[in-house]
Amino acid sequence: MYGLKTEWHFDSAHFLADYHGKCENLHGHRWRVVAYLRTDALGAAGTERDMVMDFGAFKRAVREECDALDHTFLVEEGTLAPATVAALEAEGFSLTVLPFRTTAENLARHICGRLRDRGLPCAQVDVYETPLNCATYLAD
Ligand SMILES: Nc1nc2c(c(=O)[nH]1)N=C([C@H](O)[C@H](O)COP(=O)(O)OP(=O)(O)OP(=O)(O)O)CN2
Ligand SMILES: [Zn+2]
Repeated sequence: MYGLKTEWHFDSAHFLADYHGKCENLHGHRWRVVAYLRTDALGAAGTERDMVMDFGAFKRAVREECDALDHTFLVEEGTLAPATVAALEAEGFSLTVLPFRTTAENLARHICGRLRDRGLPCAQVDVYETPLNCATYLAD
């Protein structure tokens, strides 16, 4: 088994609906994202011969997925009134409405799924909400 690992980050705002404590309030994080690929077989020919995949292509894919979330307000669908969403958008704020609670666990699963949708053999994504607190998603 071979593996590759790369990381990037994004800075975004969020709040946790139904959370009883400070995280129910709007706040921000620099989410650090570490993505892992796993494969039994290395590339057979061409640029990626004897590679899991080209580091450059891997790095770009992870950065693109992080950049899609960067400097946006991550909102769990249905947790803000439509009028609030409309007002924020009318002010020019960038919102990313997601069909899940914006926990580090769910963000890790979301990013792993996005990488797999691109055809990358993503096996694991770690999302750090703070330098010391990390959630991990392990693909089946
Ligand atoms: N398992 C999880 N627990 C929590 C998550 C999460 O995604 N997964 N998220 C939060 C909140 O987003 C919160 O912002 C983080 O809380 P906390 O760790 O308390 O934040 P700080 O590190 O800033 O706390 P200090 O101890 O005040 O520095 C909560 N839990
Ligand atoms: Zn938070």
